[in-house]
Amino acid sequence: MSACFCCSLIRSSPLFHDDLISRPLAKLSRPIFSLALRKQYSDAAAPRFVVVRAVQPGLGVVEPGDVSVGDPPSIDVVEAGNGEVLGVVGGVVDAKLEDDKPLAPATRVRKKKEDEGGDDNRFKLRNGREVFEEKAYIVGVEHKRGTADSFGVEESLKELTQLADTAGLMVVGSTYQKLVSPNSRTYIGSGKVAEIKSAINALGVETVIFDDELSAGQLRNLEKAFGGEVRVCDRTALILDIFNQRAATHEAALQVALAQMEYQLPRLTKMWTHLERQAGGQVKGMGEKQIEVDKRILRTQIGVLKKELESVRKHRKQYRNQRLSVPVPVVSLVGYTNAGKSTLLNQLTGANVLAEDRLFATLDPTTRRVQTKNGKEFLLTDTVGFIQKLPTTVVAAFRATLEEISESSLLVHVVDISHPLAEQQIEAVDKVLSELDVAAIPKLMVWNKVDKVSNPESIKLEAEKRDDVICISALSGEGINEFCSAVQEKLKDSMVWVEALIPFEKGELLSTIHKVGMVERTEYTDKGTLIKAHVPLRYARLLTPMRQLCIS
Ligand SMILES: Nc1nc2c(ncn2[C@@H]2O[C@H](COP(=O)(O)OP(=O)(O)OP(=O)(O)O)[C@@H](O)[C@H]2O)c(=O)[nH]1
Ligand SMILES: [Mg+2]
Repeated sequence: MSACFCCSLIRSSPLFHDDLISRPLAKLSRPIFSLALRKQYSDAAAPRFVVVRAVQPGLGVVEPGDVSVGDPPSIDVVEAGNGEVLGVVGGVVDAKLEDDKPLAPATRVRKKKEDEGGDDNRFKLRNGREVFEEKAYIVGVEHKRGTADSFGVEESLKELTQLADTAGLMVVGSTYQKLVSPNSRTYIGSGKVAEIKSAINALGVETVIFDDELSAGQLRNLEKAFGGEVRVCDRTALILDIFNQRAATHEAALQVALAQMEYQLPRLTKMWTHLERQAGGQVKGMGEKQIEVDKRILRTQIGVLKKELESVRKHRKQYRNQRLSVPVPVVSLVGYTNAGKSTLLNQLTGANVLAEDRLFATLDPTTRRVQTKNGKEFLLTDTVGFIQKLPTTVVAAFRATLEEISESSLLVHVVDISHPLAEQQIEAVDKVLSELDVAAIPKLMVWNKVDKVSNPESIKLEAEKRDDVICISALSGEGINEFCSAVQEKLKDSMVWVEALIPFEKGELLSTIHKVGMVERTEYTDKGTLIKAHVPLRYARLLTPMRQLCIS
């Protein structure tokens, strides 16, 4: 029997506890993520047994010495139903492989609920999977001082509700508090903690979600203050969980795993103090040592993930270079999540990219060729949407994907103009763009969903007054031709004016220039074809010797 290591991402709670085995298994199949090392003992012919070592708050690696740093674990993402986690024993999570055919956790939970006389019908179909809709309560803080958040606390909580809904949670209540500065122990004040505790009991809340990032200590203290029965998580964990649920490709899964691990690293503190308690305080410092071991393991995993991402990135670069050798300009769609980027790509290219009224429908970039009515072509790339308070770990993890943007000839900023917070969303997008190296790339703004606004005429008038704004409805196709012309005009701005004499034997170059550039004039002479055109910089360089020829 051989043993192989792979570290895996198991979808479950970030707040696993040693007593998890006594808690509903729904926690294991439910959204909020956890990280785990998976050790697989396998026979070449028939893999038999998987041991999952979770690395997360409240649960640690029992035999960290098992992890060989010299022989790094391979990265694998475990989908629900495949090697599903079944329980936790002394910090080790056991999972069985298919030959044992365990019940899927959701089914088990349902059975358990039915056995208990199941109180309500909270199983919902999400992304093709049946999930148990947990009851969530959301909490925000309005900062009295400091940087004025362009999103008010109520709007931000509305968005958090949408995020929770996307993650498969049912929001049953919310509250917020005005604070000069957050409480270092519990983020909110003790009165508010007591108020939320009563709401938890009254509404049967299972998860409390905070709208701002919480420290490990705050998460732990709040959980304790709420009676130890509810999970507490923050906006970042929720966003990462949505990404985890939606990651469809290997690269997206790697990026999400990396972001999750980087989120976990500073939150590992004191997760081992239960060992000291179990040992009656005789083995002082035991927890501290384990934290160090866990941190080392997590750092090793982060290193492995980064390497793997690097190689995926190289692949992508090669592919991009191939694409660049096809002389068509690249236009990238950027914008707030749910603005209509994928709908626009679908409208222009007939692509069948998932577009839906949920946050973060798109995680992976998709590129398609657009053919305009005047015979011109450009490539259109759909990208992951942005959101306010986007954690830097997420931006960093998605940098590779977003780099695609920095190599485009034009950025199209898609705005949902029917959204009451359109202006704030524009600001949030500009903020993320400023973190990416794209200042030099020309931009075009698109006000989408004009079919949805109550005052379309005044919106269109306003757009006309502004430079670089086009009104469209990606859904109905209104304004699409104007959009294509505006893209052409903008692409022209990013090109270089040349006058060159192209010899007859370079006929191929001439036809390429007709395709990628904007030719204003052609004249046939006995030495070749004289062209006056806007061409991409790359072609301007290629044409340099011929330009000299023309001048002479
Ligand atoms: N009424 C109307 N709805 C639109 C329009 N464009 C998009 N939508 C709807 O808005 C929702 C979000 O559209 P998507 O295309 O998925 O948005 P996205 O920007 O790709 O979102 P993410 O991938 O989450 O970043 C969908 O329900 C679309 O049908 C439009 O012009 N008019
Ligand atoms: Mg999309």
